[in-house]
Amino acid sequence: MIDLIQTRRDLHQIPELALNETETHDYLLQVIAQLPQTWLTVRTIKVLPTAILVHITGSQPTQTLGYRADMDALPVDETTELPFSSTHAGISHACGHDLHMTVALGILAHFATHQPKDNLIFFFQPAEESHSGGKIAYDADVFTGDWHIDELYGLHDRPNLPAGTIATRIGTLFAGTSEITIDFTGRTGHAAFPQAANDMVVAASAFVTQLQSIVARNIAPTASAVITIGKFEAGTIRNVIAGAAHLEGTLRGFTQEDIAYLKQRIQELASGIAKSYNCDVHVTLEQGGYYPVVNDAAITQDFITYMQTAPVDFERTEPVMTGEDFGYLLHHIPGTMFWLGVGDTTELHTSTFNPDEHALQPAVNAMIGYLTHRMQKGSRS
Ligand SMILES: CC(=O)N[C@@H](CCC[C@H](N)C(=O)O)C(=O)O
Repeated sequence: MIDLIQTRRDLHQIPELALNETETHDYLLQVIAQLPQTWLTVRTIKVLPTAILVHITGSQPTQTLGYRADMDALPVDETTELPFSSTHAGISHACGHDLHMTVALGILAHFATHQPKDNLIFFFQPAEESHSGGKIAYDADVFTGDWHIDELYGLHDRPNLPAGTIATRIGTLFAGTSEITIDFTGRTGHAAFPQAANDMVVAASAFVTQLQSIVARNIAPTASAVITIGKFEAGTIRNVIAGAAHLEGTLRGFTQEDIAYLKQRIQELASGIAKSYNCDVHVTLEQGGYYPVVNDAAITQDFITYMQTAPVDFERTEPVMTGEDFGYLLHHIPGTMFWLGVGDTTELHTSTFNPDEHALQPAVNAMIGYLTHRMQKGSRS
């Protein structure tokens, strides 16, 4: 058994950005090394050096169940003032992946001491917030041969859902996303002589404002989409007109068709802005992006039925516009993603995000119970 709260706090103190999760990787390996190794095989992979895979060999295996936990943090400067706050300046676990890893370790620790009937694979996955670590691993054929997974599970923590409550739905849970970057090039000049310059603060601001009309006027009101520009950089000083602007954002929709249409309209608006403001506008659209998270109908129905009778609080939920590269994995491997309530705190991705640790033990217990039930039930039923 591991001390869930201490483990979560240790991980919370060492947040690292996507693909740089080296300290986290070493910490996880050290915790895993302290578990009984009888049925365990630990594997690292070249394509994703900070990832860790753990295989637990079942006693009478007829299938392999997978559990994934993401490892990366965000460039958000934590302001919780918790005694175990981030020790890495400007980076924090503002999305709660420290909890995700801790729950995975809790489940892993149980099955390392109680041999499961079927095989289990734990995937500690780097790069969920960007760079799609799940896709990198899947496309590199990591889940083949002995590492093939028949069904896959994973959670995301959710503020404003009571701590320890589990929530999910059949079908689409999270949106598909795509990152966008837009660079504007005009002409710098003196603040007093705008006629001799070409101000990219004005052009980029007009573009950001017009972007919102895409969601309002090009996507059906009965569907949903989001375009958010989270980063807007321009200029150097108050009295110099900015000759360039750089925007970074993300777009979201529930279907690949809506996402493709958002991309097309963004390109069209950018061409319009380039003409009206007589500047150069370069749009970079992420190819592929994150797939919507779509929960398998049969597996998720069984998950819901189990959770409704298990000693855990369960709620059905509606889809939301968060993204998750678990969507790519679920596109290839059937399974279920679910929310874990972490109580009354500020939203995900905020500097004051402070999830309730009372969520940890119920999540571990629920998943140990569910995976055991799934093994008794047999494959694909
Ligand atoms: C759960 C969560 O917050 N996930 C992130 C995933 C980011 C997806 C991608 N890099 C993008 O921003 O388009 C989210 O922001 O929803």
